[in-house]
Order: sequence, then C-alpha cells, then structure tokens
Amino acid sequence: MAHSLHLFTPSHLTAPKHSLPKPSYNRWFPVTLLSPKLISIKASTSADPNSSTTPPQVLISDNGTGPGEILSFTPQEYDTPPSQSILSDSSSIDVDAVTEVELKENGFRSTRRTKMVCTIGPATCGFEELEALAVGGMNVARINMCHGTREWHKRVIERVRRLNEEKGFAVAIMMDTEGSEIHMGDLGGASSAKAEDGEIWTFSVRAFDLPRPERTINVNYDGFAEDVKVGDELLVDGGMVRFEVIEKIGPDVKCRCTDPGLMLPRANLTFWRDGSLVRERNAMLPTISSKDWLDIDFGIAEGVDFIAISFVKSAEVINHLKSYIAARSRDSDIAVIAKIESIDSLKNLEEIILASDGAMVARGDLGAQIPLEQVPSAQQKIVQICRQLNKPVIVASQLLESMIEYPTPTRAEVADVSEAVRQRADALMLSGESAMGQYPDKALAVLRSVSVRIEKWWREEKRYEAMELPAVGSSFSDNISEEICSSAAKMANNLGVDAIFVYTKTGHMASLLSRCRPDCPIFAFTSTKSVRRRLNLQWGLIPFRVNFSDDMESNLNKTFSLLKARGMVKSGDLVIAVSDLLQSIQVMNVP
Ligand SMILES: Nc1ncnc2c1ncn2[C@@H]1O[C@H](COP(=O)(O)OP(=O)(O)OP(=O)(O)O)[C@@H](O)[C@H]1O
Ligand SMILES: CC(=O)C(=O)O
Ligand SMILES: [K+]
Ligand SMILES: [Mg+2]
Repeated sequence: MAHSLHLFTPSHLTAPKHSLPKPSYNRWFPVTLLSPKLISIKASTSADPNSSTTPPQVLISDNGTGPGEILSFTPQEYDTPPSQSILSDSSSIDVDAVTEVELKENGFRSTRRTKMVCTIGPATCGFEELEALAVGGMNVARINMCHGTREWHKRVIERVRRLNEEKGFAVAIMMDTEGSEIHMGDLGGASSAKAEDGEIWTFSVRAFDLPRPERTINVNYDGFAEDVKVGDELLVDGGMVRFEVIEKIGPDVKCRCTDPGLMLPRANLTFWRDGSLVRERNAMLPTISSKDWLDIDFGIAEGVDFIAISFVKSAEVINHLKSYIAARSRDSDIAVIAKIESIDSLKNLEEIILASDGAMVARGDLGAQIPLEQVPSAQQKIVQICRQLNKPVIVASQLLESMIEYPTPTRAEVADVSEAVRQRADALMLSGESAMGQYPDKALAVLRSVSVRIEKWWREEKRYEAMELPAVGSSFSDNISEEICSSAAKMANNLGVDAIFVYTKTGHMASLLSRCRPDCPIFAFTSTKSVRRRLNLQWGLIPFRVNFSDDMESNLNKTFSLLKARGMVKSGDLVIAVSDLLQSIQVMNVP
C-alpha cells in the first residue's frame, strides 16, 4: 500500500529531534519495508546521536502491537529519497517529499519563497542528476535549444516527467528558444577555443571542413560580412574576448585579437562602432527563426510548461506566438516568457511584459547589448514592472558563475544573489553552473541557503519598501479578486498567520496572492497537474494538487485532514483561506 511506504521518509519519525540525525534534503535513510501492513515507527533514544559508531535505532512494530524488529538507521549519504508512489485519486493530495520535509522541519513560515530554475546540460541530464536537483529544490528545469538535439531534449523532458510521476515532484519544464541573433558555430566539436593577444582570426559564414582550420570561426548570420566594417570591434560573449576587424575578403572577415580569452561553442557575437552596438541588417532578424518555430512545435508536442523567447523586440511577436500555441495545443496552458536581453526589449518593456505570461532578465546577452553598469538598474526596473503587472520574473545569468569551476561562490556572487532575492524576484536561474559546471548541486544549495537567509532577514526587519500595486484585471470581478488578495495578504501579515490557503482552478488567485509577497507561505491547491507545475515558478507559492468542490467548508475540512494526516499542519495553526470560487476571506485555526 502506497501510504505505508510513505512512512519511510525520515520526517515521519516521531522521536524527539535530538535523538535522530537531523534529516537534510540529500540525506535519506535506506530502510527495507518488510511487510506491506500498516506500521508504526518509534525511534529509540538510547543511541548517541553524536557517535558515528552507534547508529540510532528505530523500532518498527506491526500495527504498533507486536514486539517489532530492530532496524538500524545509518545516517550516511544516500543520493535519492526512497521512491514513493503518489496517489492521484480524489482522496489524496500531491506534494513531493522534499516540500513535505521542509514544511515539517522548518515550520512553514521559514520555507523558501524564491524559486529556482536550473538549466539542464551534460552535467545534469541523467535521471539521478535530475533527481538530485529536484531534491535540492529545483522548481523549473530549463532546456536551451541553442544546444543539443531535439532527441537529447526529449530524453531530458521524459526523465523530468518520470521524476514527477514517481516521486511526486512538480518540476516544470521551460524550453528556451535559440533566437536568430548572431553567434559563432559549434567549434567543430571542440569544447572551447583560445584566442591569444595579437592573433589574426577569420570569422566567416562559410562552414569550414573538419577538422576546423586553425584560427577560424564559423558565424551563423549570412549578412555578417556585409554588416561589419573595418575598424569595428567584435565582442565574443559580451567581451570575454575582443577582436578588431582589420580586413574583409568576400565572406571572410579577418580580425585581430585585442583582448585574449576563451571562446565557448555558439558564443554570442556583437559588433560595436564608435562605442555603440551596431544594428544594421541584423536588426531585422526575426525574433523567432524558422528553426525556432520547429523547436516551438516540438515544445507544444512535448507539452512543456513554459516557452521562453529569446531576443524579444516587441509585444507583437508574443501575441503571435500565443495565438499560435492556442491554435495548436488543446488546453493551451503553455506560458510564454519574454526574455529581456536586447536594446529593443528595453524600449518596449511594458507592452512586452503585458503581452507575456512572465519575463526573464537575461543578463548574459543584455550585458552584451547595453553597458554593463546599466544592467543592475535594468534588472531592478524589469523586476518591478513584472510585479506591478502580476507576471512572474526570473533573474538569470552569472549568478554563481565561478561555481562552474569552484565549489564555493565569490562574495560578490553571494551579494548579487542576495540583491535579486531582496528585490523579491520570483525566481533565480542557474545557467552554466548547472548545465556544464562541476558543482551543480552545490550551486543550487547556495541559491537555496542565500534565499532563505535573506528572506528571513528581510521579514524580521520589515525592510521591504511598500509597493503600490495597481489594478491589473479588466473586469469588476477581477478587481474584487485583487482586493481580496491584497486584503488577505495584509491581514496575514498583521495577524501573523501561519499560512494562506488558496483554492484555485486556473492559478490566477494564487498568483495575485504571490504578487502581494506576504510574510507567510501560500498553500495553493489546484486540481490540475499542469497548473500545479506552472505555479511552481511563482514566489512564495507551495502548490498542491488536490480535488476540490464548490463547497469551501468541505474543501477546508478535507485539506486540513489530509495535511494533518501527513503532519504538514497541526491543530491550532492559524490560516487564512481564500478561493477562486467563493470570493471570500476566512480566518480560522486548524481544528
Ligand atoms: N543542452 C546542452 N548541451 C550542451 N551544453 C549545454 C547545453 N545547455 C547548456 N550548455 C552549456 O552551458 C552553457 C550555459 O548554458 P545557457 O543555456 O545558460 O547558455 P546562455 O548562453 O547563457 O543562454 P542563451 O543561449 O539563452 O543566451 C552553454 O554555453 C553551454 O556551454
Ligand atoms: C539566459 C540568457 O539567455 C542570457 O542571459 O542571455
Ligand atoms: K536560448
Ligand atoms: Mg541570451
């Protein structure tokens, strides 16, 4: 029976905390289930928790009656939590073991509010690595269509789906398009290419034979040789390596390296003239290339949760994509995220965000298009506008860049992560750190611990500046929902409630509550798996899947008893409940 298996997560142990090793997200206790009967567990307090030689013992007895058998719990590292089947019938509630442990261990006021997106690459594409990320708190897995084949991405999607099915996670999938900006080729399979000071390199639209001739780089944009002029400065990855254009010979552009460094496959290329970014014919490149459309078809067929569009220039392309998706996917619940990473997107910021279902501050390319010192203010502005317009926002790129190579972050990186948390962005994203770095799990752990610490500090100090939140809905009923949510959030803060419960079919009411950034977590109950996954990107929401009816009284009783049975709430906890169905606010103690 599935529910008896469930007893074996460490958090179910009823022993006094000090008598057992403190469970942490990546420590699990291997136990073999001997009998499928209902079992009660009692921890023996005789073992010395500080001794590495006497493992704490646990008495397992059949229905709590017989003498029971003694099993040893060894607190060694065990990569994965025990598998548990998650029931999806009407009498169950879907929540993953990690959230469950977090709720029970920390008490729900101190759960993490800032969400985490991980880019999946060679370092993390296996089932076990993906599971380790999920256990570490990954809310969204991002696949970047700039790299790898569709088959490769399909396998990653399948593994994430399996993880969700088998372990109860609600990890959402975000597909990120390549876009048609200028970038280098794949270096013929080499992992990088080193350019030295003064060397002459050839950049060309010609595809070179393999092995790639020395000091040649293939460029993806046909108009490249026409657009550049002798004397232009060519920047790889926003300045990781610099060249000066010295000669044009047909399709070949000869450049001298002026700032040496390492170039990675498919690195972004920009060129500058008299201190500004040159936008000639390349300014006319389509936001969504023909390859992108095929990738989008792939994303729709695979049922990804989010599609992130690179180098968005206007709201038009977002609207176009949204109607394309609506016409092609039955329930059309793929959310479209606008990546803000170009000068044009900054010019049309509000209308782009308004048209989208969320935005990403894509600081990598943004920093190659505007002076670096302007990136922090752009970030702050994008985060603020998203909050006002009630759209989730992700802060991305180079958050913990040094952790691609090193097991600890720089102090400056920690300060950068803190700032994004303090701005109360919905989510932080790992790029190379999780895709191809040496320490993906450690990088995720840094995001997690910095988020929790800064959120707690800010709550305690009540330091966040008040933000006027304008009405965003168009109908009177929308306005009522917004008023209810902002009142509920305010009441929650003033009364110091433990959690806000929201029953939401589409997720809208939950996102309105998230927008208010209340002090307590928001338990969002929804009946669809896809809505649960989508809510996983939003600040402060703990999404559960549970069937509910139009009767709030019975919904509350049902969720209270389900959550109580799992030890996630207890009698006396103070809760505020709101719902999509019944526009009301209820304040109550868990019976
Ligand atoms: N599917 C993949 N296969 C191989 N390498 C990958 C893959 N995804 C990412 N990487 C590696 O990780 C690095 C960082 O990944 P990421 O997707 O964040 O790139 P990015 O350049 O920041 O994003 P974008 O291309 O959207 O601007 C890439 O430069 C690449 O080397
Ligand atoms: C994430 C991304 O696309 C960027 O930072 O450029
Ligand atoms: K991309
Ligand atoms: Mg980019």
